Amino acid sequence: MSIAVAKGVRVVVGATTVLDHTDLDVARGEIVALMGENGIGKSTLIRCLAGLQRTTEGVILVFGAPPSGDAAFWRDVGLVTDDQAWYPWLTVREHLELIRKIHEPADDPRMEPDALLEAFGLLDRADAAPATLSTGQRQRLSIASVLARPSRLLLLDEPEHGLDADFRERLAVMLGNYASDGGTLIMATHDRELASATEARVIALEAGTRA
Ligand SMILES: Nc1ncnc2c1ncn2[C@@H]1O[C@H](COP(=O)(O)OP(=O)(O)OP(=O)(O)O)[C@@H](O)[C@H]1O
Repeated sequence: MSIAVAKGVRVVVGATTVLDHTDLDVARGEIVALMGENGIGKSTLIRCLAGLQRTTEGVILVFGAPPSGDAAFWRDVGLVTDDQAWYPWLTVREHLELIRKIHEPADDPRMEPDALLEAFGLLDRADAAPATLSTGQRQRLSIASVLARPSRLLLLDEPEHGLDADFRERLAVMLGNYASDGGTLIMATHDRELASATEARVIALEAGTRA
């Protein structure tokens, strides 16, 4: 079954045609890397799949229906972009505990806050406020936060943003595990090594993409 489909998608923003005749069909358990030059429309396609960007023409289907944007949709979908919002009064650990609390019992011990802090190299920043983290540490927390709850589809916009080479290798393993556990992952990325380490199906976006 297709988890995410784009058919004949055209997005016009102002005077710019951002996407044109873009097609995509992603099956359950796939990892897809959307690649291509700056401004080609990778983030826009991710936003379309998340229901955050309206298409001018064409159809987007996620789990067989247009992305609804309601809570039930977001229960199944994890989105990571570079504009994550954090509660200023909660620490790094408390963010993960809050997510865990809502979704307990944990389906998987890897979702527990301590396991995530360890896996994401954030143990020594566990009591810090997210705003005081470095760019890469905040990116780690963003990704840890989507992996702290069950989901069926991850939409990641440049997950490598700010991450050092060692951690990108660890991330590739975690994303691979997500997919081998039955999750589906679509990421916009410039990182060829991440795409190759996750054995992603690479879709090179260009004007009029069919994949
Ligand atoms: N809100 C907006 N208003 C005007 N133009 C926009 C808007 N959002 C995106 N665009 C334009 O759409 C095009 C595609 O942008 P997008 O961010 O999707 O590209 P990208 O492939 O993700 O680029 P990058 O690799 O730089 O992240 C760009 O030309 C951008 O200027």
